[in-house]
Amino acid sequence: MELFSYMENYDYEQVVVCQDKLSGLKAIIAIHDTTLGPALGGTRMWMYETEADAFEDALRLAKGMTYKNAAAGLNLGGGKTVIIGDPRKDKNEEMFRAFGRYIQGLNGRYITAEDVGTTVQDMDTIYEETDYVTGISPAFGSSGNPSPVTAYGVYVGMKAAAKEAFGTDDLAGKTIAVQGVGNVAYNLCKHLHEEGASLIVTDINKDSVQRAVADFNAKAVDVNDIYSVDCDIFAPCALGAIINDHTIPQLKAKVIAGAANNQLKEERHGSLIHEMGIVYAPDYVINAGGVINVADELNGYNSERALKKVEGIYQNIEKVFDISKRDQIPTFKAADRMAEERIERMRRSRRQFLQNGQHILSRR
Ligand SMILES: NC(=O)c1ccc[n+]([C@@H]2O[C@H](COP(=O)([O-])OP(=O)(O)OC[C@H]3O[C@@H](n4cnc5c(N)ncnc54)[C@H](O)[C@@H]3O)[C@@H](O)[C@H]2O)c1
Ligand SMILES: CC(C)C[C@H](N)C(=O)O
Repeated sequence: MELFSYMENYDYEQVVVCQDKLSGLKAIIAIHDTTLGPALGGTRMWMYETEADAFEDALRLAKGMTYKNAAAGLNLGGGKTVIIGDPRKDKNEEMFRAFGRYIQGLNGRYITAEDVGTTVQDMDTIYEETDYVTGISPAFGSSGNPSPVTAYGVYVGMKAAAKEAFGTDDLAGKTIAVQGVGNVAYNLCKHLHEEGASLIVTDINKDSVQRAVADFNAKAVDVNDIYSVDCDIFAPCALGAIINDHTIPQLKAKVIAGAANNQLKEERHGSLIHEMGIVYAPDYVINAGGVINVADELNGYNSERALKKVEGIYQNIEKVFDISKRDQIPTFKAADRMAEERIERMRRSRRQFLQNGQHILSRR
């Protein structure tokens, strides 16, 4: 990867590469855009095959956070970290403390939280070194694990997408295929089961599948079969790039609405599903519940206030569908337009000089 040309193409502000031999930390902090405020985005720990894969993931996810935070109406920019390693084997306390010191060194330009492979406990360890971390234990006055709130937001957004496709947002009797039943999707399945939906699930982790089968009477299928099952709604809740040339011809769902980040492998796949008449709830709009929840910590966390904001995902998804129809564009483009327009409006509204921090004449 030609790092500088990639950064220039997609207008990235900063990439910080962190190495700590003692703990084995190898982390990439990508800060995409801080027009709206400090970059807030989670830390992913994953076994990347190559360093280039890790850079690409960090950069793509950071840009996604810029759009997610902007579309959610948050006064936050976008960033993300990836730590290279196996979250089951390679974690240690020193690693997350070293990482916390790197975050502290950015002096508030980047604030972290959980993502795939990291936990509330990891955030608590980071908190030993820096205040610029959210999603730490509620005992510290924090919001804790964001996953159940992300799940609630996906549930609410899925209802808005169902209304668009089926004329009703009632999910009772609908068949929903869920890919990956981890932290977010388990909680999503709970809401869907309680509303009376039938669930088809898959996961590479057999225990997770068994739990969904036992708790929600879900039907289990092989990981490769989830795309082609007969269902009304497909909910991708594992990793990204799963809407692609190989999977699209298999889909029977009328709606795609799930938690995973970066669901479209390429933009053209978003256009393709739009042409096929599939209602796609753009990933970063529907899965913003977690970041809305952790962002509320910046005002002194209030769970009621945060959940109310998360419920706004229903209207936000409706807004995306309205822009899509108004401008005759696929929904993923409509979401980008909504986010970009807000960033641009805010950039312009900051033209006037405002004294921040040290007075300009203070050195006299
Ligand atoms: N946790 C959050 O609050 C949050 C917020 C926004 C977006 N997301 C996104 O939602 C997705 C899920 O997040 P999570 O926190 O639940 O992660 P998780 O690791 O708890 O769950 C992911 C699940 O997917 C499974 N999986 C991985 N590859 C698979 C495959 N090929 N087929 C089937 N299953 C597979 C894993 O075994 C795991 O159970 C991720 O893309 C994450 O970035 C999470
Ligand atoms: C800030 C976090 C809760 C980030 C979350 N992992 C997301 O992708 O939105």
